[in-house]
Amino acid sequence: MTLSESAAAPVDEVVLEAVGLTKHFPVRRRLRDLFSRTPAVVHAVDDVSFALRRGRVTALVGESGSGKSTVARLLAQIHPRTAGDIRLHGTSTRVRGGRRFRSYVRRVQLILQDPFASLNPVHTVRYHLTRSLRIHGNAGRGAEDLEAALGKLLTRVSLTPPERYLDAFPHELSGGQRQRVAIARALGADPEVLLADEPVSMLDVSIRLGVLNLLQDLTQRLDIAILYITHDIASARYFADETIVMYAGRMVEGGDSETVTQRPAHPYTRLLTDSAPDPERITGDGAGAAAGADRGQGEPPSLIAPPSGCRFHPRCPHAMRRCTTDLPPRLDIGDRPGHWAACWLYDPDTVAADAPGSAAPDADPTVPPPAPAVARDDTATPREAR
Ligand SMILES: Nc1ncnc2c1ncn2[C@@H]1O[C@H](COP(=O)(O)OP(=O)(O)OP(=O)(O)O)[C@@H](O)[C@H]1O
Repeated sequence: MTLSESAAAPVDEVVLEAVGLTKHFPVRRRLRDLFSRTPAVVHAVDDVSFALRRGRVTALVGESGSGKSTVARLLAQIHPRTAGDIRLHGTSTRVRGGRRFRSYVRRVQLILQDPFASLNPVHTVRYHLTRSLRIHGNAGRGAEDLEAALGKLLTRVSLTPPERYLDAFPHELSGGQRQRVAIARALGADPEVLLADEPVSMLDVSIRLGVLNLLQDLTQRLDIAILYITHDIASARYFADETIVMYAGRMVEGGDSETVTQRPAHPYTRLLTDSAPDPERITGDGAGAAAGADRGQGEPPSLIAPPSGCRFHPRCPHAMRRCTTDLPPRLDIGDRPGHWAACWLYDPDTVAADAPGSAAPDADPTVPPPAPAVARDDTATPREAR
């Protein structure tokens, strides 16, 4: 059993990378579609790229249906990808079961939202953890090694003394304790990456913080890279080093968590932050005039026929003609290193050619556009971030 508190590997080293990751799910055809040349697909994830680093938490934030769980399942190699690449320590990986899949899973573990569903109710904590340790070759040589490894796992997730929990069944534990067992089971593989898909959303608000603190502690002590998937952008600020925002299958904004959550640049991120009030937030648009009305409303689009151009344009109060036709690239915002948004508002030429809001669904000339980030730092010029 290793669970090593690694000292040798450099912090910030990229462990796992998504490169142009794309997933289209086929849609069952209806009779009238049979003669169509292009089969219908759900554009669940399109061109998603980011890196998970040792000892760091990256949050993937977005509304329900934005593609977050699909990204996690692609990275866990549960779904085959349609296009793009997954690189583990720089090496392209595609595994479909068998020994190579087991070896991948040993390094990249997925934690699901519902710990009750992921733990078999007829088996004890001891069974679940022993199985994980054995499958991943971390159970040691004999009964004593195994007992020590079990104790270490439970201590690692603060379920102490271990003997109190080892022979308990899942229904005898609270939701938070069950999620800790699920995390301990993932740690039984001694992984380098944890993909945590909404790990606290099914838990009582009062115990969420404890589980998030535990995950944060693991990144620091074990140098694990964590992908934290959530629809709660406020928790990303607290918990993640970096935050990436997804809308309708595409990444729309990214940067360090403090900046993305406190100075959101993309109108969609602003919509998200408005629905998760945070008294400390600096709005970045002067007096915060027309907050709410100026953020965009409506429903996410169909992913079978997603909107052309920027997928957010049908909801965006600042949409310009170009937003309806051209996909915006990642543009540097210029307020903090690494802060970008895929939004034409940050391209001075586009804004000069067409007034923000001119192609908005219910264009309201009284609603001011968001202050472009360049106004916060005159020395910076937006430029393509990739
Ligand atoms: N196996 C599948 N077959 C067809 N479509 C799918 C499949 N899995 C996901 N989708 C679709 O892909 C899109 C993205 O779903 P996904 O679950 O990744 O979003 P999400 O952001 O994780 O949402 P939630 O927070 O509700 O889980 C949705 O439109 C969903 O209906």
